[in-house]
Amino acid sequence: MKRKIAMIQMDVTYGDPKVNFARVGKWVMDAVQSGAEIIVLPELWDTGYDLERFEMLADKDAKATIEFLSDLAKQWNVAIVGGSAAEQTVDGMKNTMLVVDQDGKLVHKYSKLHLFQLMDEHVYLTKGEDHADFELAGIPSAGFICYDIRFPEWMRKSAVNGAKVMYVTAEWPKQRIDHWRTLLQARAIENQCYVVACNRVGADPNNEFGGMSMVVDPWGEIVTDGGHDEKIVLAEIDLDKVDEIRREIPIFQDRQEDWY
Ligand SMILES: NC(=O)CCC(=O)C(=O)O
Repeated sequence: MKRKIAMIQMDVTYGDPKVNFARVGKWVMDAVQSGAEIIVLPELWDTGYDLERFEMLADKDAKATIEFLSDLAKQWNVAIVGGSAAEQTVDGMKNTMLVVDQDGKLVHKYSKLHLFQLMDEHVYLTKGEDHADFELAGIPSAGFICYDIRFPEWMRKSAVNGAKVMYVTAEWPKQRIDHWRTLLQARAIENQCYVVACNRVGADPNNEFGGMSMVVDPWGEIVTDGGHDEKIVLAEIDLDKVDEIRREIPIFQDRQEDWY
């Protein structure tokens, strides 16, 4: 089974959801016209890291954002891993991934579990309490948000649950882009799955972001990378490759669960 994926490696206008919604609408149309069946957006594509103004900017229960993504998915008959958006909940502000299928149905909602202190998330945000797993376009999948990739035990859990594709959405700064590449390759190799990772470009008042959105195959090879410019990054994934590699080196059979 093969699928064509587009990662929208976009710049995000700081603290201006209206502008960002309009731009995402246009990017999705362009990605569909390039043949994409699944589209992936970056982290906090609606507001950026404007955390001080989150209470004013964040969407209540992500309702308007879900409706927007769902309408786009239906209009273009495309599945969307909607990066993450600023969500206002009864428990506080959250950084929330939203996934809709090609019929516009919300199939997954996941609020970031590991809050990144270096960018003050622990001051302004509440961590999520969701699992990471879902099925999209017929593929067992899982979704993670940026700093999550530094927690191999969290991603391993999804691999053990059967995920064959791991989506990562990010606002990862340029200064640590080597960590980004290495961690993504490691997560793909150790879990023998595709890693589809979308990072933003551009800058906000505190950081410059590094792009390098990429698809890594289950052997750890980078299938495509987006460099540092704003663009749609296209790739094809082949799920048979996951099964082949899991047969060749059967790590999921060889795990010694009694020991860890
Ligand atoms: N937005 C994030 O979670 C950034 C994570 C990051 O930069 C890191 O080094 O980890």
